[in-house]
Amino acid sequence: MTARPVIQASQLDLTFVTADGPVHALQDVSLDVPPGAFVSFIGPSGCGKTTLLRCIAALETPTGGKLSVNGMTADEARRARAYGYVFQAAGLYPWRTIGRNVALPLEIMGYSKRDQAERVARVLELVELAGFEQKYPWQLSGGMQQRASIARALAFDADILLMDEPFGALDEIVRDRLNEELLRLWARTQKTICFVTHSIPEAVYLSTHIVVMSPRPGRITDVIESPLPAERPLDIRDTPEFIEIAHRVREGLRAGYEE
Ligand SMILES: Nc1ncnc2c1ncn2[C@@H]1O[C@H](COP(=O)(O)OP(=O)(O)OP(=O)(O)O)[C@@H](O)[C@H]1O
Repeated sequence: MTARPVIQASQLDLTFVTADGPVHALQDVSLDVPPGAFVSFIGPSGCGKTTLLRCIAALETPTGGKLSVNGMTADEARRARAYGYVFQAAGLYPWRTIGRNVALPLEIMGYSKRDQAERVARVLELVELAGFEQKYPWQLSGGMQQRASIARALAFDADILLMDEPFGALDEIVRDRLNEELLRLWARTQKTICFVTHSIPEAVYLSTHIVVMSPRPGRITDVIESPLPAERPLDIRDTPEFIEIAHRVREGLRAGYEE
């Protein structure tokens, strides 16, 4: 028996109403995300990746179709704190220490000081930032700031992590290291991760499932289940299996353009 999908989208459609007329951002998007999957969304700029993630997070409301998150509506899931969200920019408050930034959602949710301290210590350890609790964001590198923002999304221990191009602004070496760390974190926590990226190697390296999207209106052109093993050293990127999946992603992206 296959486990019940954590996220289930069926024929989602979303049209934004703007002053310049309607913008058809998503069309007929159907997808099942199984528990514990690492799903990447890849596609050209403006194809609706962020919009789809924002629908899952109940930050946008689809104009058609059905969406369930943890068996609830997206809105119920948001209120039940079913997910943590990591944005493109780290978005840390400069006047708060790293520890206080990570504690912020816990503070808002009314956790006791003791619970806050325990959780902050645990998630900072998970993202390899133990010892940086008292530092301010400006004292950390860009990669470390992004790790702190991942820690903040992990603070209340949601089963789902939604990540919108979290490493897009980082240089390649730092990005490689964070990719490795994210895989380790995913293996340790067994969370379900939805990850938006522009990078084919990043999508192939990280994912159990790669969702290829077409230009506007955003549709799913291919869902590739990765045959790569869970244990992935960075040099797996040089193997024929990896190159073959990357090739299929590229073909899917190209097909989307040519339709
Ligand atoms: N609030 C909004 N109002 C009107 N149009 C919007 C809104 N949000 C997004 N769009 C439009 O919807 C389309 C999809 O945008 P979205 O940000 O989801 O794309 P994306 O694939 O994430 O792009 P990128 O890779 O550049 O971040 C774009 O044409 C965008 O201009």
